[in-house]
Amino acid sequence: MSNPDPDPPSPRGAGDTTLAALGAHMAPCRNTTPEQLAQLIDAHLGDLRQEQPNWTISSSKVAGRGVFATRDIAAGELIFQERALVTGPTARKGQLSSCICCHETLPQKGFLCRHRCTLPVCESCADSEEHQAECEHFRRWQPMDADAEGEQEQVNPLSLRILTAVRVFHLGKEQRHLVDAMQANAERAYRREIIKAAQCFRNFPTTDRVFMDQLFRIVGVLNTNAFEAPCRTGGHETLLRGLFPLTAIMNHECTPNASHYFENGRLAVVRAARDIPRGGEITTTYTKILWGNLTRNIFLKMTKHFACDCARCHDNTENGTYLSALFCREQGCRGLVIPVQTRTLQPDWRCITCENVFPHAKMAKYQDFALNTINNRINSCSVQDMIHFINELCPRFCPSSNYVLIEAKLNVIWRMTRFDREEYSPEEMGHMDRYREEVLAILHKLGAGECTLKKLITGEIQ
Ligand SMILES: C[S@@+](CC[C@H](N)C(=O)[O-])C[C@H]1O[C@@H](n2cnc3c(N)ncnc32)[C@H](O)[C@@H]1O
Repeated sequence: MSNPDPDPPSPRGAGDTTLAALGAHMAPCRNTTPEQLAQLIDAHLGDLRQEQPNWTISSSKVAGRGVFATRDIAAGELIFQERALVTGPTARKGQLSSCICCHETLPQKGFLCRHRCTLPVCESCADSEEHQAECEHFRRWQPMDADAEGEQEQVNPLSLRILTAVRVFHLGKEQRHLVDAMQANAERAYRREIIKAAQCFRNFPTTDRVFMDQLFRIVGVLNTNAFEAPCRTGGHETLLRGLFPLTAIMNHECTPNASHYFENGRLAVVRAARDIPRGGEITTTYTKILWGNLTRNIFLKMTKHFACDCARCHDNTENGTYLSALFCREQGCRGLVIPVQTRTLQPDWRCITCENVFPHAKMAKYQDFALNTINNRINSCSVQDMIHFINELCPRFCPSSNYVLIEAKLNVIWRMTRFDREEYSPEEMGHMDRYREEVLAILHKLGAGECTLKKLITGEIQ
């Protein structure tokens, strides 16, 4: 393999960490069997490996490989815990102001690495071993923004996004094999992501085919498998992009039988949400559990490239929750309108009261209106104003069962219990309790069991 770095500075860490040498670790094991994958996962789990795991990895009828129960598992039981194989910044708007190593909030000025790699890193992490190898790679690629100073200094989300992939190049041999054994959806958008990142550097090794192929695959693995894991540091919360291979092997179900959550962005905890019989596939959800059928399916199609075929996706009432329902547009009728066909992204909609049918384009406009109106309020209103808006104004244009309104109620619960620690009146507390009961009733109807959302809103997990 050709060396993308003709004159690399000698690495400060252990061993040869040039990308060429690191690339040699990338074993061609893309058709890994479930057994080989299980062995790699076993090594990755380290001290978190259980003596007699209640799970195993096998071929799945749903898709590729999946995780299965080796014995009956009771609701609430721990299935496994795993540490992240690699983490990095999500590089999303609103997530750019924390250190890429310790995740502490950075100062307003002078937050880019003093070694001029252009990554946002705090004073103490700039010289850490953790940051060293990536710092050298970024500098070798010669970031365009390296000379910016003072007011000009800003985080570049495009180059920041590629950092997690760069960190994969620095993993050990077995860990690299594990990454290579994971599914990578080949999406054109991922190539665009790499091209945009490459344009942030003067010397990105774009002519090195082997390196570029590996990078494309790693970016595919990350986009197919990585989670956004919340991490709390010094009173603020950052979302990390984390690769948790075993958690990622679980296939998706819209109301899954397992729940996962993260502890400080680095540890995934997976528990049974419902009883799982021996031999049953253990599933998780890739979407928000309270999104309506259509929203979940658009999201899955766009981000994970598949159409879900689970029982919930075949039921246009969604177990009687009517999460997608909108108001009927027929004069004098205030009935609920729901999609007629399931598993299509452009269904007709029918009123369950007057039975009038509406084209998708028309109903999609009303859904977008509700979404935008409610989201604008969420982003700009106090908790008190939000409660007034939900109780008095929303019922005029949005059925109380619609997922957007449910999300607004969740937002109020969130802010009142986690973020805005001010005093609330008994009346406001009463509204929040009512919203919480409503959400719990929907989760119950969906058969969500001991899901993460239930645990979060009842304070069982923080
Ligand atoms: C994180 S991977 C899951 C593990 C994967 N089955 C494997 O063998 O590595 C996510 C990919 O699995 C597939 N997948 C997961 N759940 C699915 C489902 N319910 N229906 C169809 N495909 C699914 C899709 O291709 C999706 O992009």
